[in-house]
Amino acid sequence: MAKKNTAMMEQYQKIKDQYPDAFLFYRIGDFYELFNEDAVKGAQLLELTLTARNHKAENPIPMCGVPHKAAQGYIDTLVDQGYKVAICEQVEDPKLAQGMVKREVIQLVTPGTQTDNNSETAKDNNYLASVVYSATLDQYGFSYIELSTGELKVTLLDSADAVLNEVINLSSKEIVVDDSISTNLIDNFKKLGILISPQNSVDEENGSEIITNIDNELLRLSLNVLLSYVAETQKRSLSHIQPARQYQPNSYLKIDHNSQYNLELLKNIRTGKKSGTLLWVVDDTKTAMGGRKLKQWVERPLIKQKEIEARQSLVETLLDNYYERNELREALIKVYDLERLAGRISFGGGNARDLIQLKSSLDQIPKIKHVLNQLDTPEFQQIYERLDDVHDVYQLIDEAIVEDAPISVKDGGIIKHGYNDQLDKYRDAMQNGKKWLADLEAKERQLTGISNLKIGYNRVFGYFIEVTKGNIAKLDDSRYNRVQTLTNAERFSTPELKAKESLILEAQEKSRSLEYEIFAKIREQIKQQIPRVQKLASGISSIDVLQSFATISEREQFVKPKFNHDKLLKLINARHPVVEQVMGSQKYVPNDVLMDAKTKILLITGPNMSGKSTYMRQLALIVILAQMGCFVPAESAVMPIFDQIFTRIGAADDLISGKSTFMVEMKEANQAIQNATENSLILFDELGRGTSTYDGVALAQAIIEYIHDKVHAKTMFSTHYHELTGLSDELKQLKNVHVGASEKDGHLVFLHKVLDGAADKSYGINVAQLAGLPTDLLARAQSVLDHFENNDEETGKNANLAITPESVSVETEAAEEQQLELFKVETQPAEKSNLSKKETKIMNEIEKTDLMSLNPMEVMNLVYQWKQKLNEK
Ligand SMILES: Nc1ncnc2c1ncn2[C@@H]1O[C@H](COP(=O)(O)OP(=O)(O)OP(=O)(O)O)[C@@H](O)[C@H]1O
Repeated sequence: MAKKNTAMMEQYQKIKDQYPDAFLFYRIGDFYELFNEDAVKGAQLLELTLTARNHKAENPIPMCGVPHKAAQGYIDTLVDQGYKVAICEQVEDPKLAQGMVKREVIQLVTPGTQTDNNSETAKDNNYLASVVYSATLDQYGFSYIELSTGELKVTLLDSADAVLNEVINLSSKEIVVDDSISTNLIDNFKKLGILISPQNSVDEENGSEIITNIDNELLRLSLNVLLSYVAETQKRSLSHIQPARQYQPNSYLKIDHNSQYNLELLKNIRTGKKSGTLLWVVDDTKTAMGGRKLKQWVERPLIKQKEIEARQSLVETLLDNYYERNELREALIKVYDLERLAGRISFGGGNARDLIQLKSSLDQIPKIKHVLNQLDTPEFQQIYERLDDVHDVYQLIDEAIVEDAPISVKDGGIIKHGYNDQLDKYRDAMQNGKKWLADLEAKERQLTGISNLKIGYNRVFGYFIEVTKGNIAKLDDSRYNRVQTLTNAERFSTPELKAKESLILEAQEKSRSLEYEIFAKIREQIKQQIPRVQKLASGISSIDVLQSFATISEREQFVKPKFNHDKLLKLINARHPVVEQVMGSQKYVPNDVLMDAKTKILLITGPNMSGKSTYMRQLALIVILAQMGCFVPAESAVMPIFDQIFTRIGAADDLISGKSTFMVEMKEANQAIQNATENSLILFDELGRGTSTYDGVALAQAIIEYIHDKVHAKTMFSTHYHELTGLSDELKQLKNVHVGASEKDGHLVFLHKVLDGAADKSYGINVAQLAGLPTDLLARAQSVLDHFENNDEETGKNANLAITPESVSVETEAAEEQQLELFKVETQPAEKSNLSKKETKIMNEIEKTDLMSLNPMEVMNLVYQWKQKLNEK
């Protein structure tokens, strides 16, 4: 026994040495076993019991195992946590093996190559990326593959930052690199939690036929590295991989990863989930592949007007044709994940149920085509004509495969009666044999007079006649050969039964293997047609996304935006699609965005919490929606097409470097002003607040001037620095707007309405009051504020920011009065001041009046009333 163990452990070690960075799942009988360090760590991660092999020996070998039937869940758990799993199978029949059973790793499952996804992740893509660098060209060749769908893309990138952006945008969990990649870039990947898989040997044969259309050497190298890794890890047919397609990151609206993160396009910052994101708002797709395509469209909005308008026009037709759209949606619900089915069938792992799913999906295509044909526009006619329903594959499956096929492909019960003559003959033989057995049972009962005599079957003894112990005496011994003795019964065979048995078993065996043969042939035939299925899948997923846009646009009352080349941005009553959803459309206050060709910068002031960031984010989301081809949440929308969006919104730290907020702010500001063009959109939310007031104001002003004079991008800049509002005198392309708020009975009321001009004050202390800070603390803040403001008036703006307790104490009493009035704690009599009661009252009224919300006539009336009051005796 010990010897066998040693031989086995030797074999184990040999294999393990080839996969040092993976958990080796080593197949023994019905289990996958893990040994040594794999076992110790695996037991912990998978919550398995750690045992030991040879536990009596001096150095027992740690071991744990999982049943092979339940292995998938365990493999997924490890891979989801960023580990690799090498699956090592017995590759010969143990019964026939001489010596150790031969074992080989048949697949290396890694985070980027995992394809058995459960339904929760069906709408996610899993991209395995690869990058190589050419020092001569100072360029990167970057490619990625989605193994379950066969999508393969490649591009050239100019900087390490651009590579990081792509990897983050794709949410890749794993990247294949060769030794041209610097440790710096590798470290950055690691910080993002991405698994690095080095691949330094390249076999150009791998997938050479799918990269024939790519002639750039760096691109080919990147693809070769990627495909060599895929070939080495997957060790199975990859015939479904689609020919590589070169893409240009700059043929899309560029949204860098921080902006994508901050704008919550795909993931909610707080929860990391889809809920509360732009994707969440526009996703009413009915198929998993539609869901994945939608995600790609959100990540990559278009920049060519023609392409955007082509999508818009399809959405409009679908929106206008309610019944057809509904029919389409009903058909789409019944379409399974064609892309992943195609992947499974190509991998050679597809079973009969996959084929049935493929068939019932294909069954929907004529219905979908019928609807498209009814949508009588040239665009839909074109789609209708181009959509190949792959009917031959449908027919083949329909003729051959039974509807309720089992999961196993080797146990028969898959092929329909009438499909293959030979198979039908075997099946008849089996059927006859079974009838013969039933007859035999009846005959034997009669002959022996034993009414509970029965004929049974087991794997070891084959068919047998079973008689309970009490009835044994009734048997004529000479006819029966005893084969097995049980506690209560004896089992016998007869030469006649043996002869029939071999006929039945032979027919059964032949039937099974013939069924498998036929099935494999059909699968192979379908495999040849996979590119057509993939093309169909792509068409269907686009239709699904477009119907989702139409459905959402109708439900949420979105309108079709119009594009112009005159840099005119005019959104009337626009809404933030996510905030509106969350708070309910009745409560949301719509706002206009008005920037003509000459307005480059909107300087937004207003109290905290009034809605400045919401207003800015709203614009970014509307731009993205519009350029995806979707309609937008507004009453009307006229807009230019933007080439890039830059944002500095929210307090999110840098995903990679963990730099301080201010550093990140400045880096992002720099990114924007260096790379933005006059066609870009820049959103800066309170830029400069991360440093001292003077520095902050100075930098903010300089950045605004720089954008105004040199960059010319459309820019929204929100700020609490009221000093900046004076810039509109100098900078002709800058316009002040503010988010309105007013005080009512000493309380702050947010209007959430964006109005022309600068805000009159900050209301910071009022917001603090709303947040529930203690009253005496608020009183103190008010007195400090008053001191600042008085100082400003006496000695010029912000002259003395250094405050000492002494310097404020002089003012405290008078200031307290003012604040107490503000917060409605009326304990101090107003007579203490030099003003009369009447005058104080009028003063308070003046203070509370929100000039911005009144028209000139109303102001006149008020002044008239005050004068009247003053003159009253
Ligand atoms: N147009 C709107 N209609 C209704 N509610 C809104 C609107 N805009 C914003 N809000 C509400 O006001 C809250 C604060 O908005 P937001 O964060 O945009 O304010 P802010 O002015 O940027 O604040 P701060 O200056 O403190 O960053 C939002 O969470 C939302 O609930």
